[in-house]
Amino acid sequence: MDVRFLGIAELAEVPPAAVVVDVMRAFTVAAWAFARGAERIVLAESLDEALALKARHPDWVALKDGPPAAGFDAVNSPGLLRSADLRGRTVVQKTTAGTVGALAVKDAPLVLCAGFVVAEATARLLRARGCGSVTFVVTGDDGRADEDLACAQYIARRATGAGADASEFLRRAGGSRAAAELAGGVREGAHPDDVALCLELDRFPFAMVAASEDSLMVLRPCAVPSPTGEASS
Ligand SMILES: O=C(O)[C@H](CS(=O)(=O)O)OP(=O)(O)O
Ligand SMILES: [Mg+2]
Repeated sequence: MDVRFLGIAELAEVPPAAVVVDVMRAFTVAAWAFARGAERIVLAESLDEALALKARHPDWVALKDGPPAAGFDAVNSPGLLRSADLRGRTVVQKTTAGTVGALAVKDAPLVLCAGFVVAEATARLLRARGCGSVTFVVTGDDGRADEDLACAQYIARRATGAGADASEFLRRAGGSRAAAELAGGVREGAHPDDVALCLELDRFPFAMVAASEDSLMVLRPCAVPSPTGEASS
């Protein structure tokens, strides 16, 4: 498997397969939304688009990063979302890095969104699909965010069958600037447990696949065959 790690601005061509990584916090939040029953997540291009979708579909749950804002129902925090009842709901998510990264590769034939909470399922899906070439989109800090790069490198190691001790990758993510900002209260719309929740390795058994549906980029959970051939969720 040929792997590359690129920031959003470095994406010059449509990759055959992309894994968009945002550990803190967009795709940890997305995974929690599915765990709490959300049916799908629409990745919005802008705050205005998120609000327009919400206006058109009042039953949808509009979620953004940063502080709570008028018109939005939730913020980009796993700690705050983990007690929400989202059964059957459509979530509309707009964040600074994660959703932007996913939309930047929307024309790719396969787009997975990932963080540590779905790392193994993501690696297994890449293996199951026989992906020969995978671009990891490191969404934070122009491709330099260490929590995202560490997670991307870990998934790549798992996907290629290389042995990987997760502890060093998790240690790097825990020492990242994003983790310090979240722990220090610099990032708004946060819960004290957010960093710990973002570092829960393989908390969920599903991968997350984004694809175009009716001109929207829609993220859905995807059960992944286990090594014995059984679906894991
Ligand atoms: O919510 C987050 O942690 C960030 C926003 S910021 O870096 O705090 O402004 O968004 P994400 O897209 O999840 O990295
Ligand atoms: Mg991030």
